[in-house]
Amino acid sequence: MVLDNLGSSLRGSLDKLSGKSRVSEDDVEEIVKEIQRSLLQADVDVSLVMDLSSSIKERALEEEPPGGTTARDHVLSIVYEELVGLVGESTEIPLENQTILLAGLQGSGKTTTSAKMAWWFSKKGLRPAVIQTDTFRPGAYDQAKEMCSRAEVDFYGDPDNEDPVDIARKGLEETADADIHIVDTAGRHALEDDLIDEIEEIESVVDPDRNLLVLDAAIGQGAKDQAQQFDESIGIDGVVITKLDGTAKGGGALTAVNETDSSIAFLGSGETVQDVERFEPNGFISRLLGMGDLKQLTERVERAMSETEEEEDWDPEDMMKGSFTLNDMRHQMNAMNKMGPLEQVMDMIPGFGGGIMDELPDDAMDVTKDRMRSFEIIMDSMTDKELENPRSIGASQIRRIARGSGQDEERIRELLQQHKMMSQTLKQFQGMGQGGDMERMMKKMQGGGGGGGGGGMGGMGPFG
Ligand SMILES: Nc1nc2c(ncn2[C@@H]2O[C@H](COP(=O)(O)OP(=O)(O)OP(=O)(O)O)[C@@H](O)[C@H]2O)c(=O)[nH]1
Repeated sequence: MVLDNLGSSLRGSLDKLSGKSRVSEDDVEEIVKEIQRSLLQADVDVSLVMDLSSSIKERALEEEPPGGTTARDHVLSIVYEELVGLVGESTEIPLENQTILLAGLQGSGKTTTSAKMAWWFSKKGLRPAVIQTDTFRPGAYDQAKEMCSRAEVDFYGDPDNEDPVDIARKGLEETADADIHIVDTAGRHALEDDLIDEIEEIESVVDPDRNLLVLDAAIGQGAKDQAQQFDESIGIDGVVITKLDGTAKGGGALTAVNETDSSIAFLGSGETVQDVERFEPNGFISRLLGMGDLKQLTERVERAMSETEEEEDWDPEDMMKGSFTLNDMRHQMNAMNKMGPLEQVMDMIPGFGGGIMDELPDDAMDVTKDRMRSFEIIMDSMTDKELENPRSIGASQIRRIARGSGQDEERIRELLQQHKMMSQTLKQFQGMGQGGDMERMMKKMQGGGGGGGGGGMGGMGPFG
């Protein structure tokens, strides 16, 4: 994740302000140094860093903290606002008919991004189609086709046609039924005239509503030249930053945004079609600073829940009304698995973001995943009656289940204990009205506070 270290190092210096009602110049100096160090390490352009530091310094010393605000929260909110300003607004992408052209160098992640974006649009209820015009890289056609089939979206490409412009033209005709057309183009190792010529020709045939530049997060300041040249040739409306899972950088992309006077549209953070999210400046910076991102989390939870409902014929509303069975717990675990890698999900939970994750031992997530896997194996060895009524499980049943599942008896008791905790937590939510109101549930988990909450989640998920 970009600026991964920023959250934890900043929290360290902000914590020193605890209990103070005013900040001194030295305090601000220290905080600004931390921010500068993190931003420069993440390849953010020096002049951007300097501008940001001076406004933080000025505001922290000159602005009066609103009544009742501690010095720590005051400075934190200034840093937050300034960082949100630094990353800028999200590129406007209306949910309506449109054509999007992807540009970028070889390996930046265009093909992967085209399928990811198509998947994202399809989850918004639109019908996207990917048109693959990359005739330069031999594997591009198969890769795009396979990813689109995994994303369950329309695809057009022609491995026997060597003319990308002709493919683009035919692709638009063949996929005329789609609402969204995403046109993937070829890359080159470096910016070359023939790449620019090709993309200009495609752009004139396709007449896109938006041109997005796809950039590898690790690119650094090389992004500047690329962004300039693509902008001069076709005009860049937004940037997609990919491979955020593999680097602590990403600052180069901010330079590109600055250079083209554009904004960030999407973020890619993995190799599967679901590893994509719309860029939301507030949520992004909240997550960075370890304050969670409720909006993304709510979206993911709702999507995973509705997929689980559909596939498993399960209605979470029943769970909110009646008793919480082991079957419900299993459905909930399946829904959690659908939410994506646990690390990413945890990052979005207020109080679990950045810093706390850094402090967990490296294998903490593996332990949690192993635990969830063993819970599933254990549940497979239970009878329907036991799954519906866990209270009927006594010592002799535990012995039988342990033998059947090849798991320790202790693990089974752990599972029952976890179920009991989740069931108690749920009872609290049942008093809050109808189920499905995720936002309210999340707020409750947040504990109503700004950043530190997080306490309630321990009971809700099989985190241990
Ligand atoms: N870890 C990770 N890998 C990614 C991400 N996006 C793309 N990749 C990988 O990066 C490599 C290059 O991605 P492609 O989508 O093929 O890149 P491209 O820009 O289409 O490349 P050309 O067609 O050659 O121009 C592939 O191995 C992808 O799996 C991401 O967000 N995270």
